[in-house]
Amino acid sequence: MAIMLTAIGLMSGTSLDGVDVALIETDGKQVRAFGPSGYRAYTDHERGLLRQALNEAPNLLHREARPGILREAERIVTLAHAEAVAIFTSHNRISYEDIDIVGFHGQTVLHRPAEKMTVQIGDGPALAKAIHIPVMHDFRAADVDAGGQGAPLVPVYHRALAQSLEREGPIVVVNIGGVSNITYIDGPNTLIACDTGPGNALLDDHIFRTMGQPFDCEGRTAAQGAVDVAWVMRALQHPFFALPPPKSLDRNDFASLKVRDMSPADGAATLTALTAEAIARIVPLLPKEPKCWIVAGGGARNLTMLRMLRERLDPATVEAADALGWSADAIEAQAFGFLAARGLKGLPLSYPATTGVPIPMTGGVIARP
Ligand SMILES: Nc1ncnc2c1ncn2[C@@H]1O[C@H](COP(=O)(O)OP(=O)(O)OP(=O)(O)O)[C@@H](O)[C@H]1O
Ligand SMILES: CC(=O)N[C@H]1[C@@H]2OC[C@@H](O2)[C@@H](O)[C@@H]1O[C@H](C)C(=O)O
Repeated sequence: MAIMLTAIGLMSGTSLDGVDVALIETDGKQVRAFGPSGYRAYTDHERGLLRQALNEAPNLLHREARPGILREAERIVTLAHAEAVAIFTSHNRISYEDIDIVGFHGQTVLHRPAEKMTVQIGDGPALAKAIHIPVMHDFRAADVDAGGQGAPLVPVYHRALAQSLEREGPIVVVNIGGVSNITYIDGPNTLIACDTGPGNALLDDHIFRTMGQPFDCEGRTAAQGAVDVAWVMRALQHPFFALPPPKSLDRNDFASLKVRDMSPADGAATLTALTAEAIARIVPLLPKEPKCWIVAGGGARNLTMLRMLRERLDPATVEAADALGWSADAIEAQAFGFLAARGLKGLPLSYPATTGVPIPMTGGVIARP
């Protein structure tokens, strides 16, 4: 019997909303138990700092450099994660001695795999010292160094979850966060993955600009609007959408797509349709047509998004992850706990068909308190 580890995963995603925390028990291959999950929102001040860091990161010449605002942003990210762990462990009465490893993704501020640049801010050694637990961090660097995309990394976790699912394959798990990514699973030996295009980031920005709200709650605004089909078709002419997997994106790769002259509702409907259509466009690039789709990430709460996906993926089934007993919100944090356990055991985090890395690749850097 492989040694079980108790792992906490920490994820700060492209939406810049906050830190997701989750506990799992795993041997790095299977999940024995799901523990509690939690969330520590960024304050407006912290989020403002992160936005500035995202704007400055494209000027970085070295991935370790932290000039200007990036140093302060990294400090704030590390503190927010330390606080997230402290609140989570005290709220759930968990002692730090009971945790074997923490998987700390950090905050991506730049992702340009072709230039071997992927930068997640967050200080692993400082976090390990603050929480008195070993921390695995810098998960994407080894993959990118070896010529991979460095993302997505959650596919090995999706595969572990799918093992116990009674669904006819091929199965696709689609994560709709700021950016969308898919994992295609067909039996034990086929795992393919990639980013598909925008998730909620463009929609969030549009809703914030036109309505002053952080996101389109349950897709209610989009439900009242009309899709500008010609706009969606034009946007989909971007060469990224025709590329086969593996492929990955930076949060701001599609930031130039604007729906400025549309009403709030029409803009929301159009951007929601773009995300759904971009996800559906991956189907002809996969070996077989998927039979079953599982939707995770915050986008799984957007009912207009789910409807638009169902319309485009029919006759395949489309289910929200929560409906299967998975946690749409905690899945990425769980995944980084799982990846930390795999990293500790030297198991691969990525494969040629998930990130384009030449050979299966382990990763993560360990920092001890
Ligand atoms: N109730 C809701 N209704 C509609 N959309 C929602 C709801 N709750 C969250 N979302 C959407 O989900 C987003 C957050 O998703 P998630 O936490 O999966 O993103 P992330 O992890 O930051 O991103 P990524 O996976 O790209 O790193 C929000 O910005 C919002 O657009
Ligand atoms: C570079 C980076 O941080 N990419 C994120 C982002 O958010 C979603 C998508 O783009 C995915 O590729 C990845 O995150 C998930 C957790 C992953 O690596 O699987």
